[in-house]
Amino acid sequence: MPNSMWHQCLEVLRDEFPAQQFNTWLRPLQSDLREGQLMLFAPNRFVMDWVNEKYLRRIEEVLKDLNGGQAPRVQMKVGSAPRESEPVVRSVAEPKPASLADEIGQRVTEEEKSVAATVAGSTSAGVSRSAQKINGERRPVQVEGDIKHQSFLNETFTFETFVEGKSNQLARAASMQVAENPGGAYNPLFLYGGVGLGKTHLMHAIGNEIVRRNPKAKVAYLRSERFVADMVKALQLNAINEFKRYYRSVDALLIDDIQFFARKERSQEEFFHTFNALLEGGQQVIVTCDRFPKEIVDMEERLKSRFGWGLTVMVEPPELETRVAILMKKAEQANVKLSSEAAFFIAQKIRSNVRELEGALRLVIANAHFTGSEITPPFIRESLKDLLALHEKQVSIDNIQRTVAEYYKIKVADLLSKRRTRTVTRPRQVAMSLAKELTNHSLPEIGDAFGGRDHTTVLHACKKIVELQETDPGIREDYQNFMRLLTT
Ligand SMILES: Nc1ncnc2c1ncn2[C@@H]1O[C@H](COP(=O)(O)OP(=O)(O)OP(=O)(O)O)[C@@H](O)[C@H]1O
Repeated sequence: MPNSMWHQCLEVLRDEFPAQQFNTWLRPLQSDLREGQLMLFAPNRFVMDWVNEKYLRRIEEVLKDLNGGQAPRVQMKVGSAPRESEPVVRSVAEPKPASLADEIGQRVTEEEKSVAATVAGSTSAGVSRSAQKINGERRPVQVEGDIKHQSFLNETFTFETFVEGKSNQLARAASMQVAENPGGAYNPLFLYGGVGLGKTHLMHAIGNEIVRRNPKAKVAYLRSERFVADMVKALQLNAINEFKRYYRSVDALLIDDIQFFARKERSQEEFFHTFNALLEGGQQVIVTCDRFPKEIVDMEERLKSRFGWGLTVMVEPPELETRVAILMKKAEQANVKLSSEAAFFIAQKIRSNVRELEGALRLVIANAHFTGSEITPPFIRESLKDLLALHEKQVSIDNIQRTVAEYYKIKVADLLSKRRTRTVTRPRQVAMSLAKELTNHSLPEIGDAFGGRDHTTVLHACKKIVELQETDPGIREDYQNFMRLLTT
């Protein structure tokens, strides 16, 4: 049985199980084939027990099919597969000594220097976004020497203020477990999903809960840009050891939006060592990202594979009922009476993400406050008229599918089917890519709209079409035609 059998098996399972289940339980498994026995390695006992109970039978069936009807022996273990080809991971030792000039000059990329300059300054858009995010935050964790570790927890982001729904149930449960038992079974905890869906909220909720249970706990929260900026500054000030000491001394390290580490090689290396040190010390690491670890581009493989050692959970866009519940909760927090009819009306109109939902509610409340009006559906329509006009102008996935099918003379049903012939796959990829570019839908939503495909398939389609537009004039022309047809 060739070793790639496990990958083929994963491909089959990917189509059978919902993306969240697949990514949480099956994708992190590593395989090792020895003497006809397939050993599956799970990142922790929890995942191993769960897979054993829920998926092992199906895994064995699929492997049997793929192996010409012969059932291989499958065993499970906690750990990671031995990798002959991969260099032995350096332990938590400090990175090899280098002169300061060497460290700054050679290993810190231009990108890192520019992040450092931007975060240190205060005028860029990036900074205003972080400034917005830390609005209302308190509880600085520690200020040490020349390097100010600006680690704040937002007190309002707690489990109590987080509304649970189908879309975030697993992420919330895992976060709760981590808060109750930091450094335990789910280490690291990797939360991922689209913008404004509550990843940061959950991360702070964990931090706040850890501190509530143990007021002496040292919890450091920071956006990844801050880590980059601190590191560059530490190198410039010849204080890298202090930097290392600080980040390795915390009980829980919370790094938000890790995707910004892309191309920041020195930061990745530094984080890798910090990460290992914390994991070995039984300290908790929590990371958020806008995508699944393996899909982060320009990130070292060894770091991506570490992210999968604990538990990786997706936060999905909330469905209608959860959006309504979130609005009711936010209104209650603002001491505003919001009827369920009004909440329902807003939730039906604003579907993209929770941040936008909150923004819409804020606008409605402000208008009601200034005009002294009651919040009714007609009042909401008037208050949100510009925002709604923008949403209505947006192209729908349906529309894209119809236009693409008509253009290529195929059926919409073909686009949604499992057929993989060239005449269907290329138009399907074009349509997915257009849906990503022209609508506000998340990758999982687009995947769902194309016959329940995984979000990674959508991502692959988008990348492929970008690539083809460079190399294939036919596709470039088609794409331009679609943009014209759909947007004018
Ligand atoms: N389930 C929820 N219940 C209550 N509030 C929520 C929920 N989900 C998101 N929010 C609110 O939505 C806003 C945006 O959430 P948050 O900043 O956590 O998103 P994010 O996923 O980290 O986005 P980004 O990737 O852009 O950083 C916050 O004000 C947060 O409180």
